[in-house]
Amino acid sequence: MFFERLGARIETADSVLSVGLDPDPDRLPDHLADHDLPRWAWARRIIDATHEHAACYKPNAAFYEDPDGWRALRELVAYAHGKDVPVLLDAKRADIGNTARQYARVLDTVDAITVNPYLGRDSLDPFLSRTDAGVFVLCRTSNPGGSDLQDLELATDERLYERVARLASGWNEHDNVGLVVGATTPDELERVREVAPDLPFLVPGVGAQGGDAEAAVEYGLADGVGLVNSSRGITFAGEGEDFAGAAGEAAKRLKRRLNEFR
Ligand SMILES: O=c1ccn([C@@H]2O[C@H](COP(=O)(O)O)[C@@H](O)[C@H]2O)c(=O)[nH]1
Repeated sequence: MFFERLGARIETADSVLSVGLDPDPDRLPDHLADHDLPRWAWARRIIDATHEHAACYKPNAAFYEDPDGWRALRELVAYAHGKDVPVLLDAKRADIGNTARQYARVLDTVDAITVNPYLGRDSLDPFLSRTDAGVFVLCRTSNPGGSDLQDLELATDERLYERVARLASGWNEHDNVGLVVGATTPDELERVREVAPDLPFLVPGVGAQGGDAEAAVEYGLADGVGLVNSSRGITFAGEGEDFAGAAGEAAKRLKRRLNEFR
């Protein structure tokens, strides 16, 4: 069960920090350019520097969807697993049956995934039926336009994101469902916790997006289990040769800050 393994990792690392591994090509240190797989060289050094503070690593699929990228992803997953840290692929997937089944095969490689509820329950079945994997359903996202659709009021007097939280709670037959709720809108974060008291959240938006770290911890955890993510704020905390050292320090700082609220 993913959430049992995550709970054990949170205890071992004394951390709810998810370290986002988003190797933006415009920001990778120049000296890695000669490497056969620069993204893997980068991720390996970031993992070396941050693993003792990480409850989880969260690569975003956007940065790996090309042949070298998938090679880099496989390497980094194996390396993270070697350090006993699970990997959550932020892929925001979902589709009609046969396509969703194919997408879900990535769960043979990673431990958990983010999915998009917009196509409805059947589009998520191939993910939800993976009892060993974590499935984080987008609920109230951290971006400025998150309100455009997700805050719409339904005829039932609830917001769309509240309906998603309610539905996702009903999809949790295998105790493998979580919700993605941004730290940039603490009121909505609190509201989602009221609607879905038992689901662990992945809370992105702390760090570069300026989200609320205290609210992320207060509302993000269910029975102590949940993840607060920072990507650029950790991995690009420094530049040049010592980028990894700076990332390690940033991860340690954020872990300690989050622990003040646990
Ligand atoms: O609502 C959401 C859902 C996903 N994300 C992802 O998290 C990281 C955030 O990166 P930062 O550098 O810490 O801002 C990134 O991969 C997003 O795609 C999110 O930000 N908000």
